[in-house]
Amino acid sequence: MSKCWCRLSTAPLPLDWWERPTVSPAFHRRVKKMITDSEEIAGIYQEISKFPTPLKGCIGPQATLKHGGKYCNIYSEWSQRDLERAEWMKLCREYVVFCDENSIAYAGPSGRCTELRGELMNRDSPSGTRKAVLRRHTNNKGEEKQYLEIWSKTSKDKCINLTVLDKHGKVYEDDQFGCLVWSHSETHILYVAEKKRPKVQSFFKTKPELSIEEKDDSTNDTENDQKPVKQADQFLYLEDWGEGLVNQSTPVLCVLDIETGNISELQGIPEHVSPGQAIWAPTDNGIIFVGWWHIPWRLGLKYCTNRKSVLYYVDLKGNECSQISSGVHTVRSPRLSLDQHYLIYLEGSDVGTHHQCHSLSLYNLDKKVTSTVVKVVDYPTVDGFTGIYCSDLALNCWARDSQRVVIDTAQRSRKDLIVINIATGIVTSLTTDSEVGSWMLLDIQQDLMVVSCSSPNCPPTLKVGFLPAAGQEERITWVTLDETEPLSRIEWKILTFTPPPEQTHPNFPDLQFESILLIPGKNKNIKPPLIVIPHGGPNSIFVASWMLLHIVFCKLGYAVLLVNYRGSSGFGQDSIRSLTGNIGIQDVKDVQYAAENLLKEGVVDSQKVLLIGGSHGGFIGCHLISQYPGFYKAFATRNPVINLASKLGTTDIPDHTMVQAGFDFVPDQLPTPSVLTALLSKSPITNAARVTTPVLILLGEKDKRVNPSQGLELYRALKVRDVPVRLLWYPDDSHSLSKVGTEVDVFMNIALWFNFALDITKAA
Ligand SMILES: CSCC[C@H](NC(C)=O)C(=O)N[C@@H](C)C(=O)N[C@@H](CO)C(=O)O
Repeated sequence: MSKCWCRLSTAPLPLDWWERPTVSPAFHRRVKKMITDSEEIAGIYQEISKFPTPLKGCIGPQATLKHGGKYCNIYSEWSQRDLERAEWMKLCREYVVFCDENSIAYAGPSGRCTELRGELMNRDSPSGTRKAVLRRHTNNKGEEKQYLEIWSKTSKDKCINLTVLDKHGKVYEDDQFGCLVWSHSETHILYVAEKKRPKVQSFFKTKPELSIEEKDDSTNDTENDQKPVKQADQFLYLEDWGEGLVNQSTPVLCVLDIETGNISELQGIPEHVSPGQAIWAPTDNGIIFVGWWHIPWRLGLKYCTNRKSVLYYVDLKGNECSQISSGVHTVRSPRLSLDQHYLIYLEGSDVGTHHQCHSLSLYNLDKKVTSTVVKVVDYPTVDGFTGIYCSDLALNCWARDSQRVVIDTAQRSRKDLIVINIATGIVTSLTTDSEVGSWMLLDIQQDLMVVSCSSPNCPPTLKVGFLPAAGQEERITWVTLDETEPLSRIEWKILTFTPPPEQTHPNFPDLQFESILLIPGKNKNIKPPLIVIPHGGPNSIFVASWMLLHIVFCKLGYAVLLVNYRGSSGFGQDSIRSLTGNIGIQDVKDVQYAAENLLKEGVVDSQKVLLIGGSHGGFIGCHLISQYPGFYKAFATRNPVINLASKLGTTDIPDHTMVQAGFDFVPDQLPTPSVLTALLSKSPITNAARVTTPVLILLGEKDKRVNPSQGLELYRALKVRDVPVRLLWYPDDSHSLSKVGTEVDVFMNIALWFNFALDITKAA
């Protein structure tokens, strides 16, 4: 273990708890022991955090060898935590695949992995001969600039300084709006950027006197620099897209002509929408894009696949803009078939809950007709297809026959790969019988797929395989690109629960739910302590994949129970519907039922049950510790929802509060005493006086989703009642608390908090 790491890991101890006069000298001795333990804990964290996560995989063009065999290269990008620098880094790895038309002779790594610096986005041209790169570079004056580069196989052919050109603001690189797309002809590049804003300054700014040389220089300024500055607008409020998208307000579609270097902003886009996720229409005659409604104001977009949005076509001159999708729903991920006759996209018909079961829609570009290929699944048959729950389709997802698409989607507590035939609507799984928990499509080219897969005890790895002919999909064989071993002495399984009769939903009585259990290797004499974790969401899901926090806790000797309570996505739309109006009751009871049932099996220590929950998982956790006093020995919560009434006016998604609490969201409706009373009555804060469990609260100051004042309300309620409580405040982090430095501090503090709690339990 490196010395530097120890500095990072020696998290401050909970002073206000263990300094209390009731704490014995024996306890202080144990605290000393815990400091040593903290180094061991940090070492395990450091070890496990070395496994990177795949971000993208791209299959290069096929080349033919002398004897007729073929090969292609695969380029992949991964993200990894750099604990020394306390930042995320990106690395790339390459592989080579030798194959014939539809089988793989050999596949494996080629060369070493290297760190990628400054690349915000990159995209190969359709022929694979050139690459576009969006780069961030900070010059020696500390000024950050964005460049768009065009690379050939051997050199950088063009570099355009977008910041100096000043045609628009920053280029968007997020998953919501962002794109970097080559035209089919490979002559133009399409991307999304923030609209250029007029310069603003104070009413009383004195202009500097220019020297003769400076005056001469200023004649070279661009036309834009000489535009009048706006004074009254210096402090004008600019709406943004909320949590995780705070610098994004008014996206525009931009087209670069590679030859001339000219950049133009696409005109003709309806005023009431913000464009993104754009692609080139067939023959480059226009652009197809998603437009998100921003009236009457912008509602937060991150973690919200339900926002009202429309698919449009606009011609390049901006003379014609037509609507492709119905316009009453939510749409995402338009993808053009290889023969350019069809467009598929995800469509959600319910704009209430934040995630939902999507349908797959098909637009026939020749006939200009839309149809539904896969419908929303309300209630899946046992072991049957549960519906489509992905937030985005892979950029390339079409088979070469232009009749089938490959999608990765949650299916109960796993993530599977499915193939959909657009003519028949038949859905076939490519992974149902696999032992792997989670699969993700990264790319498909000429039916060769590159996918990433992982399990709760097995770090991510890439595999390649040819999509078999239609109707024979179950014959697929996968070849692994990097060998990865599951971690020793960690087992996992999925547990299915049927709620007891008194807890079934009157309208949806047959719903089940699941949990993923991670359990440290078998030592029959020792029952591990248990950490129960309900997810945030509440309409998201834990899939059986590699998750750092959970695996490290398991390595430390804890069993971990990840609960997909009713209302999680992946189980049919009825499950999602069943939770609206029922939060704080159904979700809370499901989590408790899962925990108690596991205790009955006798595999974990029933006296050492702990609880973690963030966001809505914090809401559930806080209800649990007040409703089941003594059951949980300690609770750790990230940005918890504590008071729905006060949250309504402080979140970027007030609609979420209303809908989950069982009300309609009407933007112009002002809060009424009856609504606020109902919201308060469903909130954990009302039962805070019953809490005795020690609580660790972790808050991100920049959280736009759940304002940190929520966690503060809980802190104050517990502190005044002398309940052990400790609050950590992360000034530079937001809702997900996912900065590398934050994440490690959060983990270490939770681990120490649980150690203290269990030691105290032993002493009592
Ligand atoms: C009142 S916010 C509810 C949680 C939030 N959902 C929305 C619609 O904003 C959300 O998804 N937050 C994530 C950080 C989250 O909760 N992630 C889960 C993992 O899926 C978690 O347990 O952290």
